[in-house]
Amino acid sequence: MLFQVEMTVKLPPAMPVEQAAEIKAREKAYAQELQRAGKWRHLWRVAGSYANVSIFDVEDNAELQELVSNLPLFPYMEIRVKPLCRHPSSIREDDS
Ligand SMILES: O=C(O)C[C@H]1C=CC(=O)O1
Repeated sequence: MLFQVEMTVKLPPAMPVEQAAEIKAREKAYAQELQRAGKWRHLWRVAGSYANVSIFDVEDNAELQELVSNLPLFPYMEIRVKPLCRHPSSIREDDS
C-alpha cells in the first residue's frame, strides 16, 4: 500500500544544538535504512521549509504507524498521511 506522508519538523527552540544534531543523525540513518529496504520510496524536501513529502510503500496502516512512530524526530513532527492508489492514466509500470 502506498501512502503520501507529509512531515513538518518542529524542534523546540530551546533544544541544545548537540541534542538536535544527535537526533537528526539517528533520523538520517533510519530514513536511509527504510529507503534501502524499499519501504520509503520517495523523500523530497519541501522547498523553503523544514518539511518533507514522502511516499511510503508498506503492507498496511499498522506497518506505516510502526515505521513512522519509530522515527527519532517523531515527537517533534506534525505528520499528515494520505492513502494513494494507482491513477488510471498513469503510464508508469512500477507505481502500483
Ligand atoms: O529532514 C526531514 O525532512 C525530517 C526527516 C526525514 C528524513 C530525515 O532524514 O529527516
